[in-house]
Amino acid sequence: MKLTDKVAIVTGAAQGIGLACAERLVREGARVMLTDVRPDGAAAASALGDAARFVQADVSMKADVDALVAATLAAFGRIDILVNNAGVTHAADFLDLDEDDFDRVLRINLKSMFLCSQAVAREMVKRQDTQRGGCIINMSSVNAELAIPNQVPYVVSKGGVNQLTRVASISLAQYGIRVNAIGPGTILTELAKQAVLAGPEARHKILSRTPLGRCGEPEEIAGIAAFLASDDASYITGQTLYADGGRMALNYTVPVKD
Ligand SMILES: NC(=O)C1=CN([C@@H]2O[C@H](COP(=O)(O)OP(=O)(O)OC[C@H]3O[C@@H](n4cnc5c(N)ncnc54)[C@H](OP(=O)(O)O)[C@@H]3O)[C@@H](O)[C@H]2O)C=CC1
Ligand SMILES: C[C@H](O)[C@@H]1OC(=O)[C@H](O)[C@@H]1O
Repeated sequence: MKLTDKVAIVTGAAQGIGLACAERLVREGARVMLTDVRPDGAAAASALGDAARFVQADVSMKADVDALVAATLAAFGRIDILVNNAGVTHAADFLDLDEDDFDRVLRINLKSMFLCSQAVAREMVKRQDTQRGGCIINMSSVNAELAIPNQVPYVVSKGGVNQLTRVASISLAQYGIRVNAIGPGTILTELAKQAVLAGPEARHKILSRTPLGRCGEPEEIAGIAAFLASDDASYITGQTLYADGGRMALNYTVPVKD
């Protein structure tokens, strides 16, 4: 129970990695505000009991972010942890990609993390008690460094997430706010199933570049978020921690056990 008395916001928490993060933070003793553009996050929050609440929000819109922060302070009185997890992808060839689709993915995957980080950090800085400070965790990806031809805005957004993590960590260190990112490989969620696990060939292609020979589970990413949010990570800031089955360390293919 390393997060007793802490309060967290987790975005994109109705399913997938975000829901796993919310569940794990509650298990570690935190109270958690789950938020998602989908209303069905409310059921996820009620399943977690009194330690969890839900607010529907589009975190790419400042007004929604301001309302989310206000609702969290009203419900729990403080914010110690922010997990910027909400994200989408859009598949299109470079020459066919529509400007609006490019803008939408960047708005959701990158601008939302700036908006949420700024709004939450402002509240963290206001607190003058000994508990001052906090922790921001951004959900990046191996695709911050590994480009996929038909995932242009997704890849660009994740490269930006790594730099946002670095610049925010430098800007906020003086207030005791740590900012880190997690870079998952392919994790078994709806987003990955739609984007890269659509068929046996796609799965084979991913696994041929994954030394551990399997995709990851949302709970494996949630464990890293719980670590980065805890005092066990008190001297870590500005880092992107890849959890990818060895993919970023690999520069050749590996035999796939079918
Ligand atoms: N799964 C994977 O293999 C990997 C995922 N990641 C990253 O992890 C994060 C979570 O991914 P994953 O759990 O797989 O995705 P999911 O699609 O399973 O969950 C993401 C959630 O965020 C919601 N969401 C989308 N846009 C917004 C918004 N504007 N405001 C609030 N919520 C929103 C989604 O709603 P809706 O479904 O309606 O869009 C969805 O409920 C993303 O940032 C992704 O880029 C990184 C590496 C690998
Ligand atoms: C959309 C991607 O392909 C998906 O999300 C990631 O970041 C991983 O690379 C998954 O494969």
